[in-house]
Amino acid sequence: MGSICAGQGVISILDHQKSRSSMSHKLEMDLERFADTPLHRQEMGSPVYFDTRDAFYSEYKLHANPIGYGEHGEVWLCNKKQGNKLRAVKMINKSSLPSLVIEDRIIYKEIEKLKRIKSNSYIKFYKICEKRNGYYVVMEYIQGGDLTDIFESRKKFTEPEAAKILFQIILAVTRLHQNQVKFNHIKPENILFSNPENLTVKFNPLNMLSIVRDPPNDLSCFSPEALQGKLSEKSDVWSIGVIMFYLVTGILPSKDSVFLYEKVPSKMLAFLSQKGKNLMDGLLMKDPNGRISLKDALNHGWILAYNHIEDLEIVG
Ligand SMILES: Nc1ncnc2c1ncn2[C@@H]1O[C@H](COP(=O)(O)OP(=O)(O)OP(=O)(O)O)[C@@H](O)[C@H]1O
Repeated sequence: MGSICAGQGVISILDHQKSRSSMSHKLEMDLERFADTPLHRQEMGSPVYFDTRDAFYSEYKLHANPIGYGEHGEVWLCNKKQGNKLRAVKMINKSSLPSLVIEDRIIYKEIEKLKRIKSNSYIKFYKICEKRNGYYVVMEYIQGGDLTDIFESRKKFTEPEAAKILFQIILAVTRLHQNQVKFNHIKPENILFSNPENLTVKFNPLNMLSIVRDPPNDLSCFSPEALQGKLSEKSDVWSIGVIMFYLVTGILPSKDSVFLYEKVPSKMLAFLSQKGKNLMDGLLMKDPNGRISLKDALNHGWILAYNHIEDLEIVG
């Protein structure tokens, strides 16, 4: 097994890849490229590096049952043996991914790209282990559940609560866009509560970018133009609009088709303040060209009414 020392990490190259010489050459080129990136330095106290399945099991102990299920695999709890720290691990089935994603090792590149973004709004990644038919992505465990879990114990959020959550979401997605990353699959399951009491949320950005099926099986937050293959940053704005709708009404649109906001009876939103309705109309404008920008959404009166500029420190 070959290894390249890079920064503080040691990169292991899987045996099975040795047999595929062109792949192996490409892999080495990729690893050389990564050697100069922050991926192999300790950032925010969380080293990330590539490893094997065996390394995963020697370093972590899996709990008995999965805690979550997705289209691409299951999420399990595990303990890092050293220090007994609780972590979550997403076990991604390679068979659920397009073959190009695997051949081009896109998951490594995308996580590396995310690591460059300085923000506490995203779940930290600790390690990616690869086996013949899957990846183990070890990440920070977020205890408070996702947005759908929260709705098991409440009907909806008040406007101040919703504005606080939405503000964090808009800010986090703005940071992604500033780093040339489109979130692309914003959905309630990817919004996790790190502190449900003060409504602090974090994103699981694993579900974004090209590792996910396009279009996804779940269309509830998918924009009309994205469904036609015209994906842009404004598609994320639409998804944020659906999340706003969900927060204030407690109703999540069907997964089977894109949300027909124009068909929502006005009496369903009669309780919403004028400013709230105005922002929702802007986020859920069907024509992406007319849709509000994230910058204007951040500065919208409804958001500003319930958030303080100091909050930028908390969520950033
Ligand atoms: N880091 C984490 N900490 C705590 N819970 C998590 C974490 N990551 C995911 N979960 C839980 O596991 C569930 C499934 O997560 P997963 O990432 O598989 O969702 P998904 O978006 O449906 O995935 P997929 O892209 O495979 O369809 C989430 O809804 C969440 O409740």
